[in-house]
Amino acid sequence: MNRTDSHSMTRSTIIVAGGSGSRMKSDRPKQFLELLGKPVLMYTLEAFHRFDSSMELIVVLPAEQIPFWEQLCLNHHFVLRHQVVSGGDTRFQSVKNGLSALSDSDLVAIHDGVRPLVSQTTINDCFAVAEKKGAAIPVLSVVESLREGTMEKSVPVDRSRYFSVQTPQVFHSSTLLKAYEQAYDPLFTDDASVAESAGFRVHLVEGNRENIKITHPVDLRIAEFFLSLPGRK
Ligand SMILES: Nc1ccn([C@@H]2O[C@H](COP(=O)(O)OP(=O)(O)OP(=O)(O)O)[C@@H](O)[C@H]2O)c(=O)n1
Ligand SMILES: C[C@](O)(CO)[C@H](O)COP(=O)(O)O
Repeated sequence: MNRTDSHSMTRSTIIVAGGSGSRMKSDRPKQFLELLGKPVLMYTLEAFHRFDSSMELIVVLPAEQIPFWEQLCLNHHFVLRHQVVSGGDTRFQSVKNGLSALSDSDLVAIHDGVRPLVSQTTINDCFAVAEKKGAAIPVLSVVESLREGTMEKSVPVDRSRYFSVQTPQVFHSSTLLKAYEQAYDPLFTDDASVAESAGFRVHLVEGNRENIKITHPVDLRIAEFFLSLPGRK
């Protein structure tokens, strides 16, 4: 599906894959692990290329892993055009490094390299709402009961007041560039929190449930299940 028809603004996507994947406990960072024989990060790049084949793609990687990624691309005959940038010690710094390579496009999406199952609808909706309103992020309602506190002492909370947050998070580029001029704060867990701290409003759109962030070993099996469904790979 190529959804390039109804937009007027130019678009870029920064895929952050500069993390070490400590919770996965694998030999290589999780973005390079294979799902049905192909590295996670390649699925993620393909999802954005499928959405808009003319869009600029910037991939942020741990500096020491860049030669490994280049070799993976050769081994897998992966020729999809993208620019590679070195990451930083935090996701915040990796996004900042990605933004420094941005061309003068109007809209920029930031997406986790370890969310290969993002749907075309989610990408489209985030770009469309950001184009109209300035910033958009995908969220889901919480399906489990929630408690607040510690293992020793906790209280139930009203889950209808909460959303879980996904990527891509899409912004007018000028907004996000301005927001990322701020000093790092450990409370910045995503790009929306950075933008809001700089005074910008962020709009919510419905995400897709399969758009999991591959974090623990079981997530690889879940992702392979979805990728093995007819029409997915
Ligand atoms: N310094 C960092 C840290 C994270 N990320 C990226 O941000 C996304 C979400 O982060 P997370 O899932 O926490 O990845 P890791 O930091 O690699 O994992 P962990 O927290 O288990 O170490 C991932 O695509 C990850 O590669 C990044 O680009 N640069
Ligand atoms: C950006 C993110 O994926 C939105 O849910 C999330 O905040 C990343 O968190 P992490 O601390 O890097 O796991």
